Amino acid sequence: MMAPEEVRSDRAALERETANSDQPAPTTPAGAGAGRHIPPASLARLTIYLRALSAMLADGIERVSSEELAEAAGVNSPKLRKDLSYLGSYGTRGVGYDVPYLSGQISAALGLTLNWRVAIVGAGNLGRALAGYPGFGSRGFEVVALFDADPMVIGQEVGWLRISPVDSLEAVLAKTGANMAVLSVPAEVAQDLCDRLVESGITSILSFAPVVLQAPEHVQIRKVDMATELQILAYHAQRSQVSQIAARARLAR
Ligand SMILES: NC(=O)c1ccc[n+]([C@@H]2O[C@H](COP(=O)([O-])OP(=O)(O)OC[C@H]3O[C@@H](n4cnc5c(N)ncnc54)[C@H](O)[C@@H]3O)[C@@H](O)[C@H]2O)c1
Repeated sequence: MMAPEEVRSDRAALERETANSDQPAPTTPAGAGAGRHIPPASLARLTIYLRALSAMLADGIERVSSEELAEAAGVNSPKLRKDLSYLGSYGTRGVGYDVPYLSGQISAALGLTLNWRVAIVGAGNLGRALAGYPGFGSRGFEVVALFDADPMVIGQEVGWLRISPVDSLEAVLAKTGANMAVLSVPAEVAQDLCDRLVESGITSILSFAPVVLQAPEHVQIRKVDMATELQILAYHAQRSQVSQIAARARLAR
């Protein structure tokens, strides 16, 4: 059922906006929302909307109401409408969202229509698992290089990639055109490698190393820490147990 609301905003305005972007050349046209500041929580939800829209596209669904999309993404529709407003998507009553267009709009805002070429430094358990993961390609990330320092590991193949010696980091980054890096190395070598990546012109780094990395302001570093996530889960699980026990105690009184 189509809800009474929105459809995308002016396509021409969005294309004008893209024309001013100084990002790497897009691999598809459009660039809605590119360069706009989007709050982190909305940014995280946009990735969820994109996943839901991709599933709809795969099912041949062309139009969707905000209620339907909100339900598929597990949020309420006012929040979804607010999030999409950061892309300039306000909508027209009674028509719903154009699924391919909205999907392109979100992809453009997230920078996913750009050609991201990822280098992974550290070909241990994590680096190999990431390099072999088939889901990155379909989401706009191509793994183009994998490095390690261990002579026993260098030269081995992971999928179609051959592990390069980290001594050749700068040369291989330049040759492959890598513009994003993942650090999956021990903490004690992470800062040195981070510095080398930055000196090679990499400005987007995802780090798994359990250490705080220093980098110039123009460099974006995202740190993944599963232990922290588990601790947060444990905190919520504990709170929910405590409130269940309290509720049972109240009932027993
Ligand atoms: N954030 C998380 O949730 C999470 C989870 C698991 C592991 N980790 C961290 O991720 C990192 C990798 O974990 P792992 O299990 O893959 O470890 P691993 O020991 O299996 O792999 C590390 C690899 O880095 C290589 N290496 C060491 N020094 C190097 C250098 N100077 N240049 C290039 N490569 C070098 C090693 O030869 C090895 O192959 C560790 O720091 C670990 O603590 C984080």
